[in-house]
Amino acid sequence: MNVSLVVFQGPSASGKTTLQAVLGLPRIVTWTSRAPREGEIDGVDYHFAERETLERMMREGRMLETSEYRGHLYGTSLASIEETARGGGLRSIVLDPSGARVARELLGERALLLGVSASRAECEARLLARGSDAAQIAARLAGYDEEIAALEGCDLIVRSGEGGLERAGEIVRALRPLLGAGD
Ligand SMILES: Nc1nc2c(ncn2[C@@H]2O[C@H](COP(=O)(O)OP(=O)(O)O)[C@@H](O)[C@H]2O)c(=O)[nH]1
Ligand SMILES: Nc1ncnc2c1ncn2[C@@H]1O[C@H](COP(=O)(O)OP(=O)(O)O)[C@@H](O)[C@H]1O
Repeated sequence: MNVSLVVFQGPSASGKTTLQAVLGLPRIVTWTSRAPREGEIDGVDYHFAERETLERMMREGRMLETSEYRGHLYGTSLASIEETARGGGLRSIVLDPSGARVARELLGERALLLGVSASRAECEARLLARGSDAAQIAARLAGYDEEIAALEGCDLIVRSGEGGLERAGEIVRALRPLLGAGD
């Protein structure tokens, strides 16, 4: 397989970010207009910015793609992609289904679309543990069915169910030698 980008996709709190860390590739840091959660670091988890900043970047042609998700703007900048170019080419990113489609269009089979799935109840419990309030949980889970249906477009779906994090991690780690050098 000659893969240059692994795209993690799945419902909120399914475990995308956790499994991305397990895979351990250089991560493309994307932009968001949402506020940082406790423990999230600007420039590491996301580039956090005002919506106006992101809209200006779009107008100036500095965004590869953008997406509206639950009232906030998210996007991948051309600079974010260049930042990780030093990593030998092979890298990973977390995107919603629309972003994943762009990756597929641009890279074809060099994008490996990796879906992460968990039950609604599991996602809900994790959102609760993450400190989300009832309104935030409802907003995040409103798209659950659609996000599960969108996993259909992935190359591979890994289930990250309760107590199954180690197993899901093993499966993701096992992919590493199959990915090729990328370019
Ligand atoms: N299209 C696109 N989606 C993104 C980007 N960055 C993050 N996302 C997606 O935005 C959604 C919301 O992310 P986030 O606020 O971190 O919430 P979480 O999924 O609940 O952890 C997720 O589906 C991410 O995959 C981006 O640059 N482009
Ligand atoms: N299989 C799992 N079992 C239990 N907890 C998990 C599992 N996968 C992820 N988590 C926890 O759930 C929360 C959400 O995971 P995260 O990777 O941030 O999800 P996402 O990036 O999809 O929103 C985190 O606190 C993480 O530690």
